[in-house]
Amino acid sequence: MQATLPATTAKVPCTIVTGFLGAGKTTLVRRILEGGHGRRIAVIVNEFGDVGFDGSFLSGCGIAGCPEEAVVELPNGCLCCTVADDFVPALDRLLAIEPAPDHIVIETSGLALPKPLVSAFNWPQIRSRVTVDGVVAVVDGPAVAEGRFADDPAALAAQRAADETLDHDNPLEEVFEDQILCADLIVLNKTDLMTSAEIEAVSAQIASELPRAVKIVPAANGAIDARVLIGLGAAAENDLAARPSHHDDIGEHDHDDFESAIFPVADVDSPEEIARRVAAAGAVDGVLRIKGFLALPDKPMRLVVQAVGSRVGHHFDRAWKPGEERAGRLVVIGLKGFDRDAVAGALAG
Ligand SMILES: Nc1nc2c(ncn2[C@@H]2O[C@H](COP(=O)(O)OP(=O)(O)OP(=O)(O)O)[C@@H](O)[C@H]2O)c(=O)[nH]1
Repeated sequence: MQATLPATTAKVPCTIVTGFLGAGKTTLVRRILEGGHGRRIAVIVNEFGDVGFDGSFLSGCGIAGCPEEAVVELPNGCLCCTVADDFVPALDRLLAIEPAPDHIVIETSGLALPKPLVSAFNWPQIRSRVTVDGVVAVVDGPAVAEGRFADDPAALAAQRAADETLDHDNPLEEVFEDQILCADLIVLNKTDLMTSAEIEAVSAQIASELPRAVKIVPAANGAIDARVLIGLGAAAENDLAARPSHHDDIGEHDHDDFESAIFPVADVDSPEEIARRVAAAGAVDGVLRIKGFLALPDKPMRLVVQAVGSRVGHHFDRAWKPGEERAGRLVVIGLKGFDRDAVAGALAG
């Protein structure tokens, strides 16, 4: 028989799932919803861009025990910047569900800095009712193995010291580092695409950057027993000093380094054809992430398309609902100023 988690405390515990664009956060949240832990879970999804992709992918997911109202989507914003307007009302809605959720999972945008959100748990309207059970950072293992977001910090420091006139700050790298520095548990995801030597090397590299002992758990498709992820009991909001951030001195932050745009896509003949076009769009300079839903002529099913860089995945997820607009739309997230014409051209074939 499966052991269930211990009974809840008075404050509802919240797990913050952070991780760079496309690392596998939504996949991991779906795993948590699939259960095996004996808890009623509610979810808040925050997205960069407003296509509503992740919320749509989670709500009505067909998982038993996951009612549609238990997933609240907060598109087009940063949770910690919109605490009063968005986050508090979202918590109100979820905490009012009968029976009340035992646990709330918050999936942050892949460009979000987690620490300001953890700090928001000290707001009086929030602090009395919820606590941060733990910050789980999902890492795209193959991306890090390719050296995309984790330069050697010692080498970087030496470089900066050697030439102060150079601006070595790479916002992408800072976002990635802020996410792992805030974590109570790190999921090294997509290990199915890595050799065991790469898994070992990336784990060692991340461990060397962490300010404190944090477990790094390898996973493929977020397949980790939910009882490992929830119930960490970190009360992270009381522990902010242990979570250094590149943005500690600034007090506030913005998202000017990134932007998103929605591209309508006409019906395509085959998933293979759209995968080819999306891969070309993903290869455009500065493009980080592409995702959305597409329609195929004569097909009742909706095609989910996802790309992380130029690695593209697609599958049919469900039938288009009666009355639902059968329109293909892809959200593209990239560095500010990415070439929208080049992306539109690639998507048009
Ligand atoms: N091969 C492989 N693919 C994965 C794994 N985990 C997720 N993916 C795929 O990677 C893509 C991104 O996964 P998501 O779960 O949407 O990632 P995310 O972090 O929620 O993405 P954003 O919300 O855009 O930041 C999808 O196509 C997933 O199917 C994994 O462990 N292995």
